[in-house]
Amino acid sequence: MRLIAENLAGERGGEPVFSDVSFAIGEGEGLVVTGPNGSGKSTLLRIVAGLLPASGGLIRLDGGGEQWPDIASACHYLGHANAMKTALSVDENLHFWQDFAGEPHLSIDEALDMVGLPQIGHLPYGYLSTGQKRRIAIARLLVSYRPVWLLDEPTAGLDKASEGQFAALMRAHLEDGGIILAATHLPLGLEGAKALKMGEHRE
Ligand SMILES: Nc1ncnc2c1ncn2[C@@H]1O[C@H](COP(=O)(O)OP(=O)(O)OP(=O)(O)O)[C@@H](O)[C@H]1O
Repeated sequence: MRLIAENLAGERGGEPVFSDVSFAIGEGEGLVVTGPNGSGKSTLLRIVAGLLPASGGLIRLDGGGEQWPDIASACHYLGHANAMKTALSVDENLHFWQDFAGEPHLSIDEALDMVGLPQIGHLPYGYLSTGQKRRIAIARLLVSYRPVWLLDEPTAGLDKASEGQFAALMRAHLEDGGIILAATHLPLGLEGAKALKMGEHRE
């Protein structure tokens, strides 16, 4: 399976943000996207996830077969927002996402263990700290199996220990044959990942 971009271009509000972005990411590979504020990292990830149309070029998943016919069905998208309901418990939120995404992988309890937050499943999500909320959003990646992880500043708000824990989860996903496309301002601990530098801030 390969995630392939060919001369991809993106725009926001009718203004071009980036153009001529090409890459190919195979199983077990990561691509780390860096660049200044406004250079289009989030726009790129949203286009790859299918949340925004590309203004030029192509993005596709090759070799996903019947199980993963397109990027939308094959990906987990972790954006800046955590996509959780504050009034629902942590368990309820993760059950919702597991039902929604299908392909159950880890149990809710196992996923909470993996992000270092056992025994908080009963709490309303809204009670959690910023870093704990991010860790629950990361647990969402584990409760359903999706081979492609699209991660937008995944470690924002995490402490050092949680950063290390998440780096280990990403490495395990790659060792499992997964694909990771991540935008970041912080080192992610993905040694050996390919790099893509987005351009300068648009005027
Ligand atoms: N909804 C929108 N309408 C118009 N312009 C937008 C919209 N969203 C983003 N932009 C513009 O698109 C450009 C790219 O934004 P984007 O969020 O992709 O950058 P980024 O590289 O992810 O930045 P950061 O490092 O700050 O997260 C910016 O100039 C931004 O102002």
